[in-house]
Amino acid sequence: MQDFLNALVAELKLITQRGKVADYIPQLASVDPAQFGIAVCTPSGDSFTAGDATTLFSIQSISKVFTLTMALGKIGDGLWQHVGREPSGNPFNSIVQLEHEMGKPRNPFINAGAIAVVDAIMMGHEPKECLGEILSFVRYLAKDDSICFDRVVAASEMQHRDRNASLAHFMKAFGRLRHDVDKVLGTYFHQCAIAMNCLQLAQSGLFLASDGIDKTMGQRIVSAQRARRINSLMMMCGHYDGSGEFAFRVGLPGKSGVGGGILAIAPGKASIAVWSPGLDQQGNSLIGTLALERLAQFTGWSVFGQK
Ligand SMILES: NC(=O)CC[C@H](N)C(=O)O
Repeated sequence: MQDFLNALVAELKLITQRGKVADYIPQLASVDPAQFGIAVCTPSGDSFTAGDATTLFSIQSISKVFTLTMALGKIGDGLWQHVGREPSGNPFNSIVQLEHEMGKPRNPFINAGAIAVVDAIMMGHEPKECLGEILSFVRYLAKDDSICFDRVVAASEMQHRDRNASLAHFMKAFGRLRHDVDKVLGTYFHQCAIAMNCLQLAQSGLFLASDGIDKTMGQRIVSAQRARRINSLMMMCGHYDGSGEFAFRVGLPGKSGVGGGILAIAPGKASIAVWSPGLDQQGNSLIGTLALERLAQFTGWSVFGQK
């Protein structure tokens, strides 16, 4: 595995078409697109890294996997009254379906859905308390207390919040949000602004790779059924309107973020994180997807069949 990852990093370095770095806030626009990192962690405790695997980046929408897990823990299947579980086939920040579907977001991974999930886990608490809980959960999963929010990224998202604010107000108009819109958005932007590296991220996904148990900690995080369901949502919805393409090419549950990271789960085999900041047209990491495609070919880990 280590030899494969080293060769992969060398190969990917040569590619000049690296996609377009997210530019809706200056903090993301200034990240160097030449970077690439990968970490592969196995349930038995092995971890392999290559490239810029210990460089911090903004996990953005990958955080939606962690808040979904928390929300299911808090309110169980009641969550599905607030958010659906169908792929949207639309961009991550699209508003169109909300009007026809009574303000109920298609799934927890598009922006509207993640905003509804945050509203569901706030349960009357202030953003600060809710954010403390989110950060503790991520630190626990990653086994790393150094993980923090990038406050500059969060503040900048708040400043440029028009699009997400539209989604939130629209849902509120349908009676879908219980809390103050700016408080929900402030919480959502901070969760997206968690800074992590590939190794920390791959560690955090281990429970999804072994039926809800993080074997390296000897802890059950969620039931086997819940882990399976979270993986299915990642497969169907984790890459927005690029989810079909990701399933076709990689064949693993995955969740992307506009910071260029992707968390992918090979059930029973490994939790994998890749990061390269250049994005494709759907806002998913271009080189990161290619790396996962190569890894899936090399290992035969696609859930749809080997080799
Ligand atoms: N796709 C993403 O990573 C989007 C997250 C970003 N914070 C937003 O709300 O627009």
